[in-house]
Amino acid sequence: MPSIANYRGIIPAISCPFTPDHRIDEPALRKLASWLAGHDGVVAIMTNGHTGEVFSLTPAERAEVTRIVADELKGRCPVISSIVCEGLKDAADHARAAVAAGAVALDVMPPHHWLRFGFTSGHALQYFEAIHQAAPEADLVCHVYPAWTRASYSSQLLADLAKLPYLQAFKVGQRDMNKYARDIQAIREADASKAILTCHDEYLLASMVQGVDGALVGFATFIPQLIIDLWNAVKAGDLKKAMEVQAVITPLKDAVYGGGEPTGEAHARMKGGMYLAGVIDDATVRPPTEAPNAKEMDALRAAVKQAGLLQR
Ligand SMILES: N[C@@H](CC=O)C(=O)O
Repeated sequence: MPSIANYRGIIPAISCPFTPDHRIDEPALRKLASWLAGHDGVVAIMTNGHTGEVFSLTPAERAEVTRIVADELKGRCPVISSIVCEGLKDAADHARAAVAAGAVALDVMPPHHWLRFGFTSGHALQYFEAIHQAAPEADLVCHVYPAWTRASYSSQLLADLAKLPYLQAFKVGQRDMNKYARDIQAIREADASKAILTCHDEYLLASMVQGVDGALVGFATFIPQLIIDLWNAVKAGDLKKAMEVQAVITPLKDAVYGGGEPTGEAHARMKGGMYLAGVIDDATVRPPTEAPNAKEMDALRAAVKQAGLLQR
């Protein structure tokens, strides 16, 4: 029995508001979580993603972010926490801490050393199994990295992962459309009940029309309603409407992602956009990530304004 009944829809990877002196801003995080969960079409919230600046948070802070969001949303919206670790024991500790903090599912990012040294399918299967053994009550979500990284999963490995009873969803970000299509097919053939969620923040419409079940993206912490509208249009097969919504999203996407992929600075720009849209009151990011410069803020302001979202 999955720990989350419905993965099909939009799952924002929540941003982590900080105070001006770089502490987790609990009231702001609660407010953001509540606002996101209040959108019809948001089916869960994910903490500790890249958008949540997980790379700047200590293990205790990661659990604290999850505790705050889960406590705020209890009974309203399930919380998934990302796990980004190196070894099996480390991952098991993080998994236990995330579940104790209130996460009911865990998004498993590949360990950093795989990016440097590569990995075998056996390593990956052991890694997922160790996390499952540490937190058997939690569903696992497989976070699929870009095809150009050394942590890219083969279609065969994705099919093997899809057969794991405790793995319920895939957050897929191959950024290679041939591999994306092949991987989706491989997962569907292995177990059609598993949810497939695009995480191509910068290719939302293009990746949504490939037969997926929704989106698990950081971009949805900023513009949840636009992404829900886009998804609803895609689900309804209304390409005209979908293209209209994407036309509003595209300037925002360019201002946030700079015509490229998500990066730490892109997440900082997203906080700048959220500030302009009145979603958060303080756009502080943790060093060494750098805040947007004046030119980037001007571009964000223009993009937020054309979307009709400008509040400041
Ligand atoms: N969606 C990204 C991470 C984001 O900020 C991914 O592809 O992993």
